[in-house]
Amino acid sequence: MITLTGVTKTYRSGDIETAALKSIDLEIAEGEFAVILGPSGSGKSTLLNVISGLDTVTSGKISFRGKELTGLSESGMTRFRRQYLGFIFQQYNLLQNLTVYENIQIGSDIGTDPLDIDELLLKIGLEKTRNKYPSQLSGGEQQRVSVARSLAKNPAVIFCDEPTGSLDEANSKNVLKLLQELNREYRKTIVIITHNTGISEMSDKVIKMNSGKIVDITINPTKKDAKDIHWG
Ligand SMILES: Nc1ncnc2c1ncn2[C@@H]1O[C@H](COP(=O)(O)OP(=O)(O)OP(=O)(O)O)[C@@H](O)[C@H]1O
Repeated sequence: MITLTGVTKTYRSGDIETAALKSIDLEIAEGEFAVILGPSGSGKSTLLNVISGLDTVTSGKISFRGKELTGLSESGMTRFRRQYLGFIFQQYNLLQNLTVYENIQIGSDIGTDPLDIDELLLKIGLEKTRNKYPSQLSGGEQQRVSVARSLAKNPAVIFCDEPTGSLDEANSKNVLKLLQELNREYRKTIVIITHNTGISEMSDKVIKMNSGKIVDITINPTKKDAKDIHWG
């Protein structure tokens, strides 16, 4: 579904060059649950940024469902992102003066084939909070709302950058369970960037990065349910 061939990214500021990605080859399959692990500075966020067109590559090619993305104009890339990609970050980024329902509605408004918001509220188990404001919810609940918001426009792929970074184990597992259900029931492709090795146990593919390179890719023969993963 997503194919990277010889992708490099070098940041330049003045005389200083940082090779953040060094000739990356990678395939993410349709419907796959993939996790990208690696120490701080290994290039995980840069990889996510170039795949999603938030940043450009220095060289190499990225294609999505056979169509080359590298080379698209900025507006072409924005259209691609809007149509196919959802994002979840460590910060929930909810709008504080909008209700839960309205926050999710922002996501569905930008989609061409959005999902039903009431159905999504049921799915995330927060139907009773539809008229509450983010400050009236726990961190875990807010993150589930941000998952629903990113899903509302019905994207093919959901990218998550440390989605459980601000949460305790119980709340993290609730968010991960939700992502697992979206993967299983809606066939969404999920790519999670994390430091948390426990998340590998529920993934199809575990991609390890170090110093701008992919150093290991493991395919899991069996996957655990989110609630059963080891929490270090
Ligand atoms: N905008 C930028 N300008 C210059 N260098 C950058 C920029 N963004 C990232 N880098 C450098 O590129 C390398 C990879 O950074 P990146 O943020 O992708 O790592 P990461 O694995 O996501 O780290 P973390 O887990 O801490 O978020 C690092 O050496 C970083 O300092």
